[in-house]
Amino acid sequence: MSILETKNLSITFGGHTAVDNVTFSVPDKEFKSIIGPNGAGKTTLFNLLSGQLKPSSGDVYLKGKKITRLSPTKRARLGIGRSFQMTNVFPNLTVLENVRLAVQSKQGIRYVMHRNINAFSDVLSESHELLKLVMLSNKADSLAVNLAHGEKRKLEIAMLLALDTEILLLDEPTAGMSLEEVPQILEVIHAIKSQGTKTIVLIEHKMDMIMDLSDSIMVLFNGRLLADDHPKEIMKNEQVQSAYLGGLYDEHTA
Ligand SMILES: Nc1ncnc2c1ncn2[C@@H]1O[C@H](COP(=O)(O)OP(=O)(O)OP(=O)(O)O)[C@@H](O)[C@H]1O
Repeated sequence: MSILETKNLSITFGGHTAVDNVTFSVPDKEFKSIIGPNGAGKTTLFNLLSGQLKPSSGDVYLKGKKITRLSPTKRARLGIGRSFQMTNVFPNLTVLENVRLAVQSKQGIRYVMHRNINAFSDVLSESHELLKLVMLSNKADSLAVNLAHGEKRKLEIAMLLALDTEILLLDEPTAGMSLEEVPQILEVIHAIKSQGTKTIVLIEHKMDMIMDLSDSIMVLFNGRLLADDHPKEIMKNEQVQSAYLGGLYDEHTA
């Protein structure tokens, strides 16, 4: 069964079609990656899935139900979680406090009627578990503002996981990281995948990085869906090769 789907999804900004008639579906619990050169429309497509943008035409479906016009908050409640950017993180609170707020916000949404005296310690232990999962326990008491770049991305992932949504949209989780930081984040993503409880859609520039992780890879080019297939097929795809190897791929951001 597909959990997330789009049909003929398009958005135009002042004459430029950033996402052009994209139809795809993500089966439940699948790991799908989206690749494509700069400006291909990857982030715009994410914004359409999460509700930050509304399409010019076409629709988005969650478990077969049309959600095209729903707000990001409503979509999060229904199960679509988008990776936090540092703009959503309180810089002068500690790492642990930030994660705790995210855990509490989920509980506020879902369990407001079931408060009990153990709620606080539950929240705290869940927050510690999440920090352990993203390998950030040693920074629990650091202010978020003082984290290194890679550590900030781990905090964002912990906060996304705290919301416990069925679908995780991860926008270039390794962007701007040092070579030493990338394997750690990959390990975190592997760990989340191997729990087998989430559907994951991930945007990535570095094709080699996501070959092993992905059940399928979608290639966007000039807003259009160029291919959507198993990683091995994508590697063999001539159109993809020429898009990537024909000088159109912006190496310096890879
Ligand atoms: N709000 C906006 N207003 C006008 N143009 C926009 C807007 N958002 C995106 N675009 C344009 O849409 C196109 C797709 O941008 P988008 O950021 O989705 O690409 P991307 O594949 O995520 O690129 P990158 O890998 O560089 O992040 C670009 O040409 C961009 O300039």
